[in-house]
Amino acid sequence: MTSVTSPSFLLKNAAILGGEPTDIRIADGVIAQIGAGLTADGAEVIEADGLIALPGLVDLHTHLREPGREDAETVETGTRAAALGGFTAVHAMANTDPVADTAGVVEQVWRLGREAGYCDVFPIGAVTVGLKGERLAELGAMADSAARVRIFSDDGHCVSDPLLMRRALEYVKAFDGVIAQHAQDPRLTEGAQMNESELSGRLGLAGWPAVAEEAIIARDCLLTAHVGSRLHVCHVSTAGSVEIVRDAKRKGWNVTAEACPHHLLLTDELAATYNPIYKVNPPLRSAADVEALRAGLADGTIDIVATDHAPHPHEDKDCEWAAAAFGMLGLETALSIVQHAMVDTGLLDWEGVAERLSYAPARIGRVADHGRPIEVGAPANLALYDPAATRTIDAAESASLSRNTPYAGMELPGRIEATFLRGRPTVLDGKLYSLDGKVA
Ligand SMILES: NC(=O)N[C@@H](CC(=O)O)C(=O)O
Ligand SMILES: [Zn+2]
Ligand SMILES: [Zn+2]
Repeated sequence: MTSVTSPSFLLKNAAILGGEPTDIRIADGVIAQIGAGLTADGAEVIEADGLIALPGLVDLHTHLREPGREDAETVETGTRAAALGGFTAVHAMANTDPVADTAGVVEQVWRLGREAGYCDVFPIGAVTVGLKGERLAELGAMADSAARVRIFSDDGHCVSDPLLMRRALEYVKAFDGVIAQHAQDPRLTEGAQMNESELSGRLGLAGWPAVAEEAIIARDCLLTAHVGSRLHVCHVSTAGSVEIVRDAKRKGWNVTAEACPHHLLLTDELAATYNPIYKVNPPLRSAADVEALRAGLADGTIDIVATDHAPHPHEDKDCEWAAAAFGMLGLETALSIVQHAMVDTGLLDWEGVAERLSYAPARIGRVADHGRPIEVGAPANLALYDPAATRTIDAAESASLSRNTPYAGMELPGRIEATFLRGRPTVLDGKLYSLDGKVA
């Protein structure tokens, strides 16, 4: 029997970023050798014919729910889902209970990630105390903590006060931080349930206008340019938002943006089912918005894909639409959705996928040891992916504690065969392995 704790692996015939098949030797946590016909005594050989080697994926937007809602997800269960999705690092959002607005809480989350060992967890710090939007949290103390926080966000809430937003943008410059904004004007979205359209009128659900997102993004781009800071826009969902970000980049402003897998595939028509599995913040938009997001992701206006993995227990989802929580799972299906929406449509190649799901998110989060090209000497954080596989999504099979995937029953392309974190497999043959090298 082979042991997955063995220190070295030889991946035979892996196609790095979809290129010509080659061999990759992993030893001592790093990529030791790349080339055709490699041999290595004592290494565990992994046949990788037909598999694409990608740098370990990095998620900039994950909700792990711990501390506080361990019935929905824990750091351990969420990072299991991440590893199965090909991720080697996730950034954990601050909207926990207690909120991650102190050095103590972010260090706790960071440590829980280390102990679980499935992927690196980089906590995001709250911008304001308790996400209340009233006064700034201890951003400097979180940045200086063991968790080395660089991304700050009140996600779930918008930092809507322009003066607070300005101060936050100014403050994080001292440690090269970034403010990740959940762009939602609260007054324009009071009681909002779905995209504002002719359909929302017909369904009798309160509408969520595109301008509620776009007005905040435009304001924040202007603010970040004014103070010379760094802005990241969470879950861009409208064509107008893509246009605003495109314009800001043209002007040379330091603005980055993310799109979520669900906004690249699903549309607001699904609200007609009244099934809250499709209820998400920001809401699913029109087919024209989906098309604009895909085009923006393809041309680099949208820098990255982030999952916004948002687990909710069934009692918060299995209820009438208006009462249900916003959010859907994303970690285990993200790469498949990106393949389906972007690669199989010819909009992105695998190098483009690596940029948007690994290199760029690591750059934005200032994470040094992730998001690096697969080359000799780099930390062995990588994933092996079978793009020719197909699988029918079964919510019950998810490693997440929650079941709220909108893709249940759908046949999706692709499957993660293996994930390596610093040379140690967290996933092998599609199965999860824990720190002790045993099937988890
Ligand atoms: N995306 C969602 O619909 N929900 C997120 C919050 C958020 O990302 O704004 C959550 O925490 O559940
Ligand atoms: Zn959000
Ligand atoms: Zn979120």
